[in-house]
Amino acid sequence: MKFPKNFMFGYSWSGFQFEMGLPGSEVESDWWVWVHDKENIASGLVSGDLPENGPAYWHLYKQDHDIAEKLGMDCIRGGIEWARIFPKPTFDVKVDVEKDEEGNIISVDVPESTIKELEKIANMEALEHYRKIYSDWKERGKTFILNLYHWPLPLWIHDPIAVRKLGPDRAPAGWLDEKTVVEFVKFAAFVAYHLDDLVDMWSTMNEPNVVYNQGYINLRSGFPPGYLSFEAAEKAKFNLIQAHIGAYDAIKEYSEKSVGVIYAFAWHDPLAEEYKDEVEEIRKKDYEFVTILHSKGKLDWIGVNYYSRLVYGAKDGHLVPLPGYGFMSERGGFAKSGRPASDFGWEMYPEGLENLLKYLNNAYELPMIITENGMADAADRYRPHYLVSHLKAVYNAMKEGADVRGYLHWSLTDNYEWAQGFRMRFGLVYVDFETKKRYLRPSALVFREIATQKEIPEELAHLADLKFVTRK
Ligand SMILES: OC[C@@H]1[C@@H](O)[C@H](O)[C@@H](O)c2[nH]c(CCc3ccccc3)c[n+]21
Repeated sequence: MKFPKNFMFGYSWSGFQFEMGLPGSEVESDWWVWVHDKENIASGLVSGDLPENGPAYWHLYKQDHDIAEKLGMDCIRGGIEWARIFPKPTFDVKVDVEKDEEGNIISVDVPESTIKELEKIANMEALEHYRKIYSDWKERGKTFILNLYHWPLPLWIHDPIAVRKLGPDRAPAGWLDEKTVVEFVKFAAFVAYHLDDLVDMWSTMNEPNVVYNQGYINLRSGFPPGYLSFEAAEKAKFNLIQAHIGAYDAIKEYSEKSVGVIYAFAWHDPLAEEYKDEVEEIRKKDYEFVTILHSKGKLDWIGVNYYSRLVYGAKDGHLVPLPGYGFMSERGGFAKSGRPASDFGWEMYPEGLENLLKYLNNAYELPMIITENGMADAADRYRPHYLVSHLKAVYNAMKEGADVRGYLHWSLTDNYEWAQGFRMRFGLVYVDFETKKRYLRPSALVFREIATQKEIPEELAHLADLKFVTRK
C-alpha cells in the first residue's frame, strides 16, 4: 500500500504536555493551578503527577527533532502557550470590536500599531525561544503546522478554582466570557505577525468540543473548571466559534497560509440497525462546530483527531453511548466487540477512521490531515497493530477519494496526559521522566519503515490483521 510521495508523516505536541520538565520551563495557567490543586488531587479528580516533571521539550527539542527525523518524519504540528506569551492581562490594549444587532462579535481589528503596543507587555524572550524551537525543525527542510490554542488559558483569563467555588459571574470565567474572544484574537494576530515566516499551515485551536464538553458536562474527565451546566457548555461553544472566526480573520491579515481547526472526531455506530437514523443525527450534532465554521467560509483545512468510537443503544427510552464499547471500554481489557482496549480503555476500531474520512470528505470537501491518532500502550503490545491498521484505514479512504495530506501520530514521546498525568503513555518513544532519557519502543521502528518508504510494505501489512486472544 503506497502513499503519495508528498504525503506527510509526523507527530503532534502541545505546550502544557511537552514543554515542562527542567527548571525554568514552568508557566502558570488555568491547567497549572488545576493539576496542583490539593482538593482536586485528594478527590482523585487529577492524578497528582505534575507537568513540571514532564519530558522537558522546552530544553530538549533538538533531541526530539533528531529522533523524529531518524523515524522518517517530515511534519510536526506544534503549539504556543498563550500564558507564556502574555503572562499579564492584555485588556488595556484597546481594539475596535464590531458587533451585530444581537451583540455577536463580527470583527476585531488588530492593526500593526496594536501589535506594537502588545509587544510592550508580551514576554518577548518566550516568543524568541519558540522561534528557536520552530526554526530547528524548519532548518531541516521540514513542514511545520502551528496550532494557537490547546486548552490551557492564562490565569487572568480563567481561574478554574474560583469559577467552581464562586461561579462564573465572580471569577475570570475563560470561554464563558466574551472578553476572552477579543483577547484571543489579539493573541492570534500577535503570533501571526511575529512567526508566520516559520509556519506552513495555521490552526486556531485543538478540540474546542473537548473544552466545552469536558469542562462543563463530563466532569469525571477531570477538566477545568468542573462546573456542571449545559448552558455554560453552550456559551463556551458559542464563544469558541467566535474566537476561531476572529482568529481566522486576524491571521489572514498577516499571513497567506491556510488556516484550519483541529477537532476531536469520534466515530458513532448504532448497536442495532433500528437506531441508524438517530445516530446519524447525533453525528451531525457532534460535528456541528466544524459545519458552522465551514458554512461561514472560515475553514481552509480540517485537522482530524481520531482515536476510537462511541456505540449507541437504547436506555430508558433514549439513545446513549454504551459502556463496554469505544471510548467507554475497560482499561487494559477488551471491548464487548471482542477487540482489545488501550491502557486508557479505548477500543481499537480502525474502521471508524476509514468511515470518518469518507464522511468528512463528502461533507466538507476540504484538505484533511490526521493531526492525532495513537493509543496509551505502555508495553507497546498493541501499538504496532494500531498503527498499521489505522494507516491502512487512511489508505483505503484515500483510495475512495478522501483528500488526506498527512498522518501525525499522537505522539512521538510519552508526555503529560492532562488529568491522568504520566499514567497514560502515548509515545512511540518511551521517556524515563527521572532522567529525561528517550528510548525507542518497537512501534517506532514500524513507523520508521513506513514513513521512510511512504508505504506499508507487504512484510508489515499483516500487522493490520492481527487477532488478539480475548480473555473469554
Ligand atoms: O488523550 C490523548 C490525546 C491528548 O493527549 C491530546 O492533548 C488531545 O488533543 C486528545 N484528544 C483526544 C481525543 C479525546 C476525545 C475524542 C472524542 C470525544 C471526546 C474526547 C485524545 N487526545
